[in-house]
Amino acid sequence: MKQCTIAFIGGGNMARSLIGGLISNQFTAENIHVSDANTEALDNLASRYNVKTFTDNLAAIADADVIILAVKPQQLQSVIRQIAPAWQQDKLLISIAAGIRLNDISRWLDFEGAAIVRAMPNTPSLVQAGATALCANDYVTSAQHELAESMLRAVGLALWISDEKQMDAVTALSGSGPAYFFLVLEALQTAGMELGLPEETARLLALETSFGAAKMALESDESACVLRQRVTSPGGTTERALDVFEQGDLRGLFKQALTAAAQRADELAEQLGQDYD
Ligand SMILES: NC(=O)C1=CN([C@@H]2O[C@H](COP(=O)(O)OP(=O)(O)OC[C@H]3O[C@@H](n4cnc5c(N)ncnc54)[C@H](OP(=O)(O)O)[C@@H]3O)[C@@H](O)[C@H]2O)C=CC1
Ligand SMILES: O=C(O)[C@@H]1CCC=N1
Repeated sequence: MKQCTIAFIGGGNMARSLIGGLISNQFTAENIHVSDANTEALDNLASRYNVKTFTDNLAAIADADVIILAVKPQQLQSVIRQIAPAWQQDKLLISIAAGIRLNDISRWLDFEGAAIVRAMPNTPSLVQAGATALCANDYVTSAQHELAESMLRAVGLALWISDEKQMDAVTALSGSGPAYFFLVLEALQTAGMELGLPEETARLLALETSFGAAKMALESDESACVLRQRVTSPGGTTERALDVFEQGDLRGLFKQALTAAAQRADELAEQLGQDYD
């Protein structure tokens, strides 16, 4: 990846995952600036990753090529308005905030021709197993497209979407998605323990099973449906368990959950910004 200077505004959970993943993938720490209101978060990042830290957002972005906005959606407008007077044509702005749309970001930045990308990464970026979707406004050059993609590809899968409206679905699926799998892990471990397994045994079996299933699905030409059927012997144990999931409408629950997450992203955009033009 071309070494540019990246400034993160907001050094919380998601920024930490991206920074950790970039540094593990040979990105130079001194080319990473992080600015945050919380000095404890900054000290942790500096001692762990040796990145340059700032409490002044304008100082953090001064000589940065790419600025990644990693503050909560509710803080996005004030941060953008704060950095707007220092904006320069050759900088690339990447927002990872849930919901908030390119048009609103552009309006708040108020800089003719500003190159802006919306990205929705997820926390497994920390271990280079992230999944990110990106969309760009019309001012993003092909070099900036490549730069944004290569940065996010350094921490996992990076996919472009052409219709920004799909970003809320992406947020519901892969942005929030790691939490769903962590919930499943917790539930598997607890159920295993309730069936008599020691805690550590249940934890390890749940973890390796999840990892194995994902790795197998990734490496296989077969669909998840076919792979599931291969585990399910007629009249066997899996069939009984899957019947319980189907009776409890697990698929319907996932649909409701993702719909609720996507609606929340849309709500955030409505509350904090404006509608699509
Ligand atoms: N967490 C995740 O899995 C994902 C999150 N996102 C998006 O990433 C963004 C950040 O989320 P997350 O990392 O979880 O949130 P965090 O709250 O963990 O991180 C945000 C950080 O920004 C700091 N901050 C607040 N105001 C300012 C400011 N004016 N200038 C600089 N820093 C400031 C906060 O400090 P303080 O705590 O003191 O307010 C906090 O440390 C959100 O918009 C979210 O939608 C996207 C994909 C996945
Ligand atoms: O929960 C949230 O709002 C953020 C966005 C996607 C994951 N975390």
